[in-house]
Amino acid sequence: MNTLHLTSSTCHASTINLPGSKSISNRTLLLAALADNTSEIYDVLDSDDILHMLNALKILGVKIEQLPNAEKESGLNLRIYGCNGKFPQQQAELFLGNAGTAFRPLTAVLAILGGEYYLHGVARMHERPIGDLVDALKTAGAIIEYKGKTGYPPLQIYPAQTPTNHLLSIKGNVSSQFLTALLMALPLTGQAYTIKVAGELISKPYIAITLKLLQQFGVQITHKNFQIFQLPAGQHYHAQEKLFVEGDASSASYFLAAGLLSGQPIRVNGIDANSIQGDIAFVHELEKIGARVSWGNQYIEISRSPEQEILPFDIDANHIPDAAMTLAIIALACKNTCRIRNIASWRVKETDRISAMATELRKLGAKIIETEDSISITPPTTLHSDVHISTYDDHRMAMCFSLVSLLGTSVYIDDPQCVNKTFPNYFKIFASMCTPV
Ligand SMILES: O=C(O)C1=C[C@@H](OP(=O)(O)O)[C@@H](O)[C@H](O)C1
Ligand SMILES: C=C(OP(=O)(O)O)C(=O)O
Repeated sequence: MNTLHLTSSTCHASTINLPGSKSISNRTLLLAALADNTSEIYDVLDSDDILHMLNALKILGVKIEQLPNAEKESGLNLRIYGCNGKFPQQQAELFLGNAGTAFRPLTAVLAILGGEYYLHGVARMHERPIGDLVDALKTAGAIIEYKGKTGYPPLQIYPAQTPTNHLLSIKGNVSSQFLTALLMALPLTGQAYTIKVAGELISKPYIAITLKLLQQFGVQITHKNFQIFQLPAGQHYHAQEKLFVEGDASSASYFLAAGLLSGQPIRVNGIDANSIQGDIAFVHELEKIGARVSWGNQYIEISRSPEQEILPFDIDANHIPDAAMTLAIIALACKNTCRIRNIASWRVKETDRISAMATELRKLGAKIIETEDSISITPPTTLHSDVHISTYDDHRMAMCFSLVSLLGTSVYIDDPQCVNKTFPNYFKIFASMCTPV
């Protein structure tokens, strides 16, 4: 296995150009593919999760052209010829890796549109639940068979029956991507729907992203307190002449954390206070625990004054499940126990992230208390050095633990290329802001 040695380092003042948002890229590509005309999308993230969506759309018969790109390091610029709500290819096998933002929305769209489709992914994708979404789609007339374990991919989709039920219920406590998938698929029927969320809805800011992008493509959906959603009849997706994808706020978290940990000003270009991504709230959490924040037009900069300690925290991170992993590493720089709560969804993502985080933090000497939906981290007086960190094929484990090298110790990151899921250039960019000490 490949291993990356990160020597003990500090940061110098740096400016980082963020890659495009994964959540916005995959939603936008699917909506543009379903729209009534041609759209041009700029600064699309160039990573595995997006390539899975792009390959799937191409297999489904959508014409996609790559436009020239002025800067070598930036994302993809694409022209997408919308298929006006009906994919040309009515039979296909789609491999979607471990991309939740491709698997869940494509399941709903294909089940609603009709055709025969086999959807599968990597082994871990076949352990990530999808039963709540399938159940909701079945009440809307979809015909879906589990080809492995009940409630999990792979899935075989058959042409749907004419829906009779226009009131759907979806559970919200496992993944918000199920509701996102319904919200993206149901407008394709042209009919009115009411969707009720059963129980708690987690990761709400991702639903806000979905609603904003639907609106941008011409579909209006109203909601009451993220519990009841109303889709009026007779809507369809309108192409967007030119749309720019924001920088990824979750990917920004590693650099912003580096600014807090090192004290040096680290600026991320590509997002600002107007971002539609919920992970922007991570910046507010950093501010509460000692970061100096400067918000600009298309950038955020974080530093810390030398006399300011990093303060221990106890936060409900349900609204920022991805960026919250970065907080688990920041906890190692605090003098007291820190707790991250209401994060049960960590257990069904790229790996069981609560368990993986606990195991790897313990290797560094931290005392950990793990519950079903929280993690408490008590840092050691001195971190163990030269520890080999396992990354569980989880891009965020690799990116998070790179920050340990800014805490006065060197660290080995196993299988660093797992960052390809969302950020293939991560380690190159991380190295560019570090100076060994
Ligand atoms: O809709 C999205 O773009 C996402 C929703 C979140 O998942 P959950 O809703 O499963 O928490 C998040 O963790 C994931 O990285 C992206
Ligand atoms: C949970 C994640 O991915 P996915 O979109 O596959 O759910 C993530 O990127 O942290």
